[in-house]
Amino acid sequence: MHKQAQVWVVDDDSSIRWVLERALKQAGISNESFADADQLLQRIETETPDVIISDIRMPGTNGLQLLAQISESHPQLPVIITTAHSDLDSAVASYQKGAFEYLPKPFDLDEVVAITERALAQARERNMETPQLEDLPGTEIIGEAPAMQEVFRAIGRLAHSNITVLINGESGTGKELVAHALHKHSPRAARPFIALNMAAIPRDLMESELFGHEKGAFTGANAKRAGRFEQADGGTLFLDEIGDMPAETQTRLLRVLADGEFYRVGGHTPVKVDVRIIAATHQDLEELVRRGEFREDLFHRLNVIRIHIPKLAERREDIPRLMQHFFQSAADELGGEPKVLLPETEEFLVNLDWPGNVRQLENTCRWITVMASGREVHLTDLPPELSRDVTETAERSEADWKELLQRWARNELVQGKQHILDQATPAFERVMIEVALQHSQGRKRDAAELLGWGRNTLTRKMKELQM
Ligand SMILES: Nc1ncnc2c1ncn2[C@@H]1O[C@H](COP(=O)(O)OP(=O)(O)OP(=O)(O)O)[C@@H](O)[C@H]1O
Repeated sequence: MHKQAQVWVVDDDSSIRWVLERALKQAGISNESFADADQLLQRIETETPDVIISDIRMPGTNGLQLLAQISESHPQLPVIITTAHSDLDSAVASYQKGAFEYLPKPFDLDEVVAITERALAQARERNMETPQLEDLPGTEIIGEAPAMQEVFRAIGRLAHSNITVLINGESGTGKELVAHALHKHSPRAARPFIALNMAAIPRDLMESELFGHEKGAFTGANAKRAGRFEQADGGTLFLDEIGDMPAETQTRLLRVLADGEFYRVGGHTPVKVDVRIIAATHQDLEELVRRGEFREDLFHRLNVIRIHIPKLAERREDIPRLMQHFFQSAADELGGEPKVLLPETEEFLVNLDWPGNVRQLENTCRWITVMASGREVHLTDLPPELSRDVTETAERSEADWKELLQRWARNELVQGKQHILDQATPAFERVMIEVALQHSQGRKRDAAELLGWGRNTLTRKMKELQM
């Protein structure tokens, strides 16, 4: 008789175990949960589940170690890895160690159930490949935002392949970083990664840059020179701003991709190479194809797998960590302690538009490291082109709060209330005092000064307001 499928959940967080148990049960999937991996490892000596869902960080054996052991002892058993501390390394490591799927928390329960069902289906078919066990050097790409987690998952999934990838994203979003990570996590990692920006090379030098040239091929070609394709042999060639590639180079590139060989400029013997292409662009290539500016056949060759990198304004939650990271590297490079942002400075920076994306943020952190005098960064320490926005934001927020206050007051009066200042004034003073105290880090004398009161007035007011 066919026994009912069993899912085992491991998580040290009892509330997560609880929601998972309920969600799986509601979906008709019988399950059992464990508070740590060691209990599970003990049980699995005598019994085998159909699927395991495991957290990464747990006391005792962690999720990745568990995954490694299970892959050895039960190579057919799908393991779904979940984690709240999601970074590229854990995503890639999970797939490398053979995880069935990697899910950053907070997860969508419907998604967990759907993935579990897929894993169960696959477990039934028992046709999983034996996972490979290997460790990888870390790549620091910061990204807790959901959209970046998608990017990490894509890198993890592609880790074993040599497939052509097209990366889309505005300038400065980290396309080259992602391309490099794809290379570092590929079977070509030990071979060269060569990056070339189409927008930065003069048109008439592009062919020789890509394919090299023979001695005497053109004026100034005094010696034979290998092009980027030859340099990248066995490895990866990253073609940035592919949308800027001139038509004739597109034609040549297409031929190289089809034949795996090319001629150096002025050369007559074909050169054979084995190169993985990763292309990137900030442009809409489909639109370029429609306008006849990009070859459709080349587009299809490049557009096998597409990774979209969101602009920085779409992942503001990552800004504080990115800035910390850039302050740290600026300090390592330039000496001294890394700068620290005051809360209001951080809030201001998190809410800017960042049209230059991560690169602009990085440059801003370097500028601040060099120019700000103290360790703590005040709003007034920001580069002038950013602080212009400070004044605008201040004006806007003043208009905002006055309008809200008006709305509140009208509403109170409409409801027939009287003496409305008795409620408004203390609320107003309380807000002002709280902000001033936060700003002065709790020092009352400084807070009084910021408010324009004497120290005794502040003490009296705080007593009256029972603060
Ligand atoms: N998520 C990230 N974590 C850490 N550093 C990042 C991240 N994204 C980008 N950077 C850094 O920001 C800078 C710009 O990134 P990168 O050069 O990869 O962008 P790009 O999209 O290729 O830009 P362009 O299209 O203008 O060449 C680099 O110094 C890179 O290291």
